Formats: sequence, structure tokens, C-alpha cells
Amino acid sequence: MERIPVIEIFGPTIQGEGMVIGQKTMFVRTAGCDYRCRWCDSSFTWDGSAKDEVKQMTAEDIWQQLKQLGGDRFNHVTISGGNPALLKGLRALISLLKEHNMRIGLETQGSVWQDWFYDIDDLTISPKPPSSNMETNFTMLDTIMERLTAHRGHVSLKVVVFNDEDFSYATYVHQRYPSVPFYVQVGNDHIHEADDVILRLNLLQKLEWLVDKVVQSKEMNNVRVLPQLHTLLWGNRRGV
Ligand SMILES: C[S@@+](CC[C@H](N)C(=O)[O-])C[C@H]1O[C@@H](n2cnc3c(N)ncnc32)[C@H](O)[C@@H]1O
Ligand SMILES: Nc1nc2[nH]cc(C(=O)O)c2c(=O)[nH]1
Ligand code: SF4
Ligand SMILES: [Mg+2]
Repeated sequence: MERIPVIEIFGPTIQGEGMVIGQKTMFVRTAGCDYRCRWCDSSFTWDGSAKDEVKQMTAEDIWQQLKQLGGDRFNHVTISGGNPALLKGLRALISLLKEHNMRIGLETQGSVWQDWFYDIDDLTISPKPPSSNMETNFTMLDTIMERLTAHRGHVSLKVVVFNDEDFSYATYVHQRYPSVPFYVQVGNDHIHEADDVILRLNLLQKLEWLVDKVVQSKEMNNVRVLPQLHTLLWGNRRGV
């Protein structure tokens, strides 16, 4: 059976971001990413700093670990990373989770397509704005959005915003795919801050700034503004 590189499994917690914010869920975080975002809050998935924690797991191993942690207290599993879309082998995990009547969320940046995207219940595509230093491949993103919107699945776009230039990028992406539910998310530029009080204050100020940007924009009448709820609650800790 094909193995999946997993760096952490945690929960039950709540989905802190995006289209199903507040949903009770377990998390499976895969290792490896094709991007290197300047402000990545999960850089341990790709920078080698946690390489000893990566386990090559089968779908059944992952399910056993989820059950051990969550017992009967969950029916939703979110797959994130890193970029889980790099892993063809996730198909087996998705099938197994479906057999166990789980709903499945997945977070990816829209740089790679997988046919198993069709089987995700809550799929978040999160293209990266200029502050990340990454470049969006809009040909690939067009393909992905075309395939997904032709399909009944539950998909959304989520752009993290740190500055005015990012907000312009978010506006552009929203206008390019106007029929897709669109979220702007507060960027956390204090990913090493250990004092939760300082962090919260900073993030709430950024949230107020972002709400104002949306309020003032005639192109952003149909978007939702969200913080990272888990960061407001639990700061920069891992595994929450
Ligand atoms: C760690 S990524 C993993 C999934 C995938 N690689 C992606 O970027 O969509 C999960 C989400 O966290 C967001 N994120 C990463 N670093 C962030 C930060 N410093 N502030 C706010 N959101 C961040 C990403 O934009 C993405 O939407
Ligand atoms: N609670 C919680 N919600 C999240 N939503 C997206 C996350 C991620 O890192 O992908 C995340 C995470 O790490 N924790
Ligand atoms: S794409 Fe996601 S995991 Fe990869 S570097 Fe960017 S934020 Fe981090
Ligand atoms: Mg996160």
C-alpha cells in the first residue's frame, strides 16, 4: 500500500479558517511543499526543521491514529500541509475516510491538480499574493477552477492579505472567478510571537484594517473577511 508522508495529526479542534470556520474537525498535515511562502506559518512542513517527525503512513495507519486521538468525537477531517495536492496517494485515505462516513476538508494553494479533488467536501484553494514572494500560475489555476466549478463540489477561494498590494491581488483573483465563494483572511506577520496578548492585539488591528479595505471597495461586495480563529484563541502553537 502506498505511503503518505505525515508530519502531524491532531484534534479534535475547530477549523480556524475559511469556508467552514468553526467546524469541529481533526487535522492531518502532510509534509512537503512546492512553494516557499515568505510568511508561511507551517514552514516546518518543508524547511527540514521537523524532518525527524515525518512518518510514512498508510491510509489505515492514519485512520487508526485519528481514532486513537478523537474516538467518536469527530466526523470531519481536514487535510492540510505543506501541499497535500503533491500526493497522488491521498486517494486511498480519502476513500477510507468516506467509508467511515467522514466529511473531508482540504487546503491547497492551487498549483497542482489531483482527480481526487472531486471527492473533497470542503475544498479551499488559496492562491498566494505578492507578499509571499510566490508567483501564481494562472493557467493552472484556471484549469483547476474550471474543473471544480463544473462539478457539484463545495469549493472556495481564500486569499491571505498582508498589505495593499495583496488586497489588489485578492480583488483580481475574485474578479477572475466571480462565481466562486471568496474569502480574505488576515495575514499573521508575527508567526514567532510567543506572547498571545501582543499577537491578538496585532491580529485584531489587522482584521479591522482588512474589514475597512473590503468596506471601501466596490469590487468586493460579495466577499467574506475572516481572521484565523485558532491563532486568536491559541496563538502560534502547533497542533491546535
Ligand atoms: C499552511 S497552508 C497549507 C496548505 C497549502 N499549502 C496552502 O497554502 O493553501 C494553510 C493555510 O494557511 C495560510 N497561511 C500560511 N501562513 C499564514 C500566515 N502567516 N498568516 C495567515 N495565513 C497563513 C495559507 O495561506 C493557507 O491558506
Ligand atoms: N485550527 C486550525 N485551523 C486551521 N485551518 C487551516 C489550518 C492549516 O494550517 O492549514 C489550520 C490549523 O492549523 N489549525
Ligand atoms: S503554499 Fe502553503 S504550506 Fe506551502 S509555503 Fe505557502 S503557506 Fe506554506
Ligand atoms: Mg495553519
